[in-house]
Amino acid sequence: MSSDTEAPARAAIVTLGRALYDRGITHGRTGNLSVRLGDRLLLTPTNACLGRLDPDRLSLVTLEGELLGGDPPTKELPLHRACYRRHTEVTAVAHVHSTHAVAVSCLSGLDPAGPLPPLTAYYVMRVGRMPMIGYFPPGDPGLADALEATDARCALLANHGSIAAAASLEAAVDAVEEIEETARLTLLLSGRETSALTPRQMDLLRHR
Ligand SMILES: O=C(CO)COP(=O)(O)O
Ligand SMILES: [Zn+2]
Repeated sequence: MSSDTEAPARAAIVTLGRALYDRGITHGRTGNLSVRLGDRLLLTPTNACLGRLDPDRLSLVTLEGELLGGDPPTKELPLHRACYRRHTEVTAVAHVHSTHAVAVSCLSGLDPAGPLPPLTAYYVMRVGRMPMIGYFPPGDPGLADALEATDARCALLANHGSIAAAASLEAAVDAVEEIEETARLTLLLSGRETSALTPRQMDLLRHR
């Protein structure tokens, strides 16, 4: 893949990583981003702070995960690779530890098929269906296997965070932000009578 697409992808990872970090969507040295460039993946390095990424030190790997350049990749490389294997149309993946999404992911008794209610149109439009994946330690290959077994592009990871795969890095970042906002609304509304969108209202949003 030519540097025509690689340089903008490096810049987008740095800019969106900083935006996520500055707004508290992921903290410390948590979360990771990736972009697929043809037959290679560009990822954030392991133990990197998303707020302070160096474009020249991002990890470039083959689709099989072999390091071609930059620092060693995120330990969630298997999770990112699972997204690209499962969804061939996907070109970017965002994973974050946003506070309210993590809080919801720690609740017991959640519906594994849909741990968050479809409260708003933007949740339905940007996230759509989002199952819950059981707990695995960060970087555990079992997490990637469990994700690959679902056909959803987004997932809530128990006691951990969220992940979204999309057709662009902007869309993947939009999705993890919507997951965070809907988790926040869900917690704000807990204990109150709430109306989520109906199946018919959700159907009407399908092509927006
Ligand atoms: O979010 C993380 C693990 O789940 C952060 O790990 P990395 O620093 O290896 O990307
Ligand atoms: Zn994580």
